[in-house]
Amino acid sequence: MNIIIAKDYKEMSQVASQMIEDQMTKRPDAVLGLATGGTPLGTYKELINSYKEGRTDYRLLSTINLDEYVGLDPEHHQSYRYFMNQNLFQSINIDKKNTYIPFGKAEELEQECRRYEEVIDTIGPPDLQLLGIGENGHIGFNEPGTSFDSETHIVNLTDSTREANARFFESMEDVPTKAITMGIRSILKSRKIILLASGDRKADAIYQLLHGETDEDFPASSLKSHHDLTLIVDEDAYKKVQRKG
Ligand SMILES: O=P(O)(O)OC[C@H]1O[C@](O)(CO)[C@@H](O)[C@@H]1O
Repeated sequence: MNIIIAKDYKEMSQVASQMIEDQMTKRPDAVLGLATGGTPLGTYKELINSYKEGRTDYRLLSTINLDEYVGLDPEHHQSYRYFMNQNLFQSINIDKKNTYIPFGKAEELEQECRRYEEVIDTIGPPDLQLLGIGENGHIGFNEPGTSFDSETHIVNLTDSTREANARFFESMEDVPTKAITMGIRSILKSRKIILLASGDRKADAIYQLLHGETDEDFPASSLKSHHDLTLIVDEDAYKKVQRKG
């Protein structure tokens, strides 16, 4: 595992975006695994800037996102499809048909999960997968207790995850109770994984990732078995590790 400690959120975002640019330089038709949430937003801003400055070209790129809420259609402002369009895709020259996100309004959800796993196996696996981490160690929407053998599946969101995401919705009742997510095994198929963490809120999770057991109760610990994992954390997210050694 490589660990990069960035001064702050901005530097974390710049380092991550540079690694993505390096990947695209090596392989312009790369497949990127992308994440939503607040953490990668700065990285997406850096990627948009590099596109505007002519340093990146996304025409041949494909992207595969980790997850989507069940029941929200792609135009819903809190859907992850909408999030990705607003925060990245509409500002770069990517071909939208090469951007993959689970369809949260699918009538047959189990079938949608199987279709998505096939996408991962045929379009992907990602050359580089970007991940955030939940305060309870979730990755994608894989909550504590998820099997490390899981592939794309439907999850019941925990109250803590719904509460953490309620800030994006008008009220807690509007936060969906289910999501479709790539499983742990699906995520581990990626050739390279970058996990981002910023801020005090993530300090306990980063400490547990580095010093805790590998255990299904802490989904991010599954990443420790991956052969090419880089953590990019800012000083606030890393401070418990530094304090306790
Ligand atoms: O980046 P944030 O907003 O702290 O979220 C952390 C994680 O939680 C999720 O938003 C899901 O709740 C993930 O997509 C993300 O990686």
